[in-house]
Amino acid sequence: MKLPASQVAVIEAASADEAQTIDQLASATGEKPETVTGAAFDLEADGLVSIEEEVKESVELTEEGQAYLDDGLPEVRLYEAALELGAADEPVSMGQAIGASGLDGAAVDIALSNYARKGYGVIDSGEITADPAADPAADAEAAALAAIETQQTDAIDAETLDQLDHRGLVDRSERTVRSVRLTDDGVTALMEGVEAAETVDRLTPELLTSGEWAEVEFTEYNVEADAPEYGGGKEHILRQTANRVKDVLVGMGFQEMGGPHVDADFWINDCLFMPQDHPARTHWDRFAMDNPREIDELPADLVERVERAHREGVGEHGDGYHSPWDEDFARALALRGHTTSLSTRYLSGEQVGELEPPQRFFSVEKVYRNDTLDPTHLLEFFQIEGWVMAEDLSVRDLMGTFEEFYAQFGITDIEFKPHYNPYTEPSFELFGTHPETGELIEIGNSGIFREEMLEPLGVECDVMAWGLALERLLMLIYGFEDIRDVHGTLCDLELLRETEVMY
Ligand SMILES: N[C@@H](Cc1ccccc1)C(=O)O
Repeated sequence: MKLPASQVAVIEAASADEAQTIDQLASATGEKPETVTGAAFDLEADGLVSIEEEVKESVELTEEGQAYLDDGLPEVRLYEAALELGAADEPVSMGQAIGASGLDGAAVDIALSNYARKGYGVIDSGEITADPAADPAADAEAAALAAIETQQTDAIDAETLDQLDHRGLVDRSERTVRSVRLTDDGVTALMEGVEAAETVDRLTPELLTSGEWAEVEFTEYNVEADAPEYGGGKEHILRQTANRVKDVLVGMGFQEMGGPHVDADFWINDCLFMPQDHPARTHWDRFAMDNPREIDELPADLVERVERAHREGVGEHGDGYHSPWDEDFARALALRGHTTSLSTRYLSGEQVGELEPPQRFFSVEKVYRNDTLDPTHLLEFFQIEGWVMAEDLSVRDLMGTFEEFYAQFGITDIEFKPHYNPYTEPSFELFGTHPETGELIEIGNSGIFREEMLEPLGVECDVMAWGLALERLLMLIYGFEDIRDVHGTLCDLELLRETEVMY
């Protein structure tokens, strides 16, 4: 029987008595594991070998797990230090015990949260005891770390392994181990004799130039063979979603706005009838620029109208803030905290000239806020800004626009909550239900721009507007629970590689 060379190598190395793993066959034949797998599948298709599959779990120490294996688990180090200080007889100060243990930073919290759980002693009002009966040498987690290093994982009980996993000390993964055994037909074929057929598994420039390609026999592709995984580059899920949002809005008749990431407070806040003493305008919330500190150019007549609206209000019964208004303050440059700065630039005529209703504009751009990092907040995020300028707009138009927009992403249960913005009346926050946790999460803010904002900008009809968070939309579409998994230095590459794009 004639077979391709790799199949001959595998059939000759395989045995009828004892199944051999792909790795064993690879070292016996000197072929690559993926070549052996391919050959084995082909032989199986011809009935010459049988393949058994077994899913094996492999466990490896993480960096933290390795560190604890080398230096001892933090709770054990704390126990030993406490014991040394006499905490077996009477409670000692926790500060002292921690100092003596040499633990610092996060390791202290880790020691404390595992100490009592594992029966090393009691921690109460700043004091610690050490149970003399506790035995660190019998610590199941410590023993398991050592066993994992030497790959003797069979003896570790499931609960201990789960605990180590929960503590982030081990990485567990599953892989399919295939074993190959000769069938009766395989044995017969071997006895009758197999020899290597000349087959070619890749087309080379030499084969092409010599013309030999026309004569040779090519090996068949085996699409079921295991192959190494290559994590090729792909467009980030957040960028994909941003582009989808742009397509949807363009489809709804909107035009895209663009403008500076660093802008004058005038465009970011003053034009929005945001009083200069508003808490969002303090240095706590904004990222101010040092160099340059101020914008050079502001349209003088607009500055005057905006200042007047702040001081005196607008219209017959209007009333201003009666708070200080200072042009220097309005000139200060900062990273924009919302893209509503683009809306003020466009509505004022500054960016593309005077606009006649009806108009629809949007942007999907980054904004920057000095928030505390948590699962739903980053220092920067993408805002889906938008506005519609027309005669006689109502809240129905606003809500209808959102329903239409979110429905394009399969989200049909958005909820509205009355809200307050200095620049809109009425105002609404938008909420959506997280598909995994069932929690209502805030997804945006919106409203109808007030007279005090529109009049100085020279807009005489109605404008409804909004700022929606792209990352929150992503959470609703894909069920992400922590935006730090999606972007930033802590992002989960595996998740990003494996998330299927939904349309
Ligand atoms: N600027 C608001 C969003 C918004 C824009 C326009 C009108 C109303 C609200 C925010 O960042 O939350």
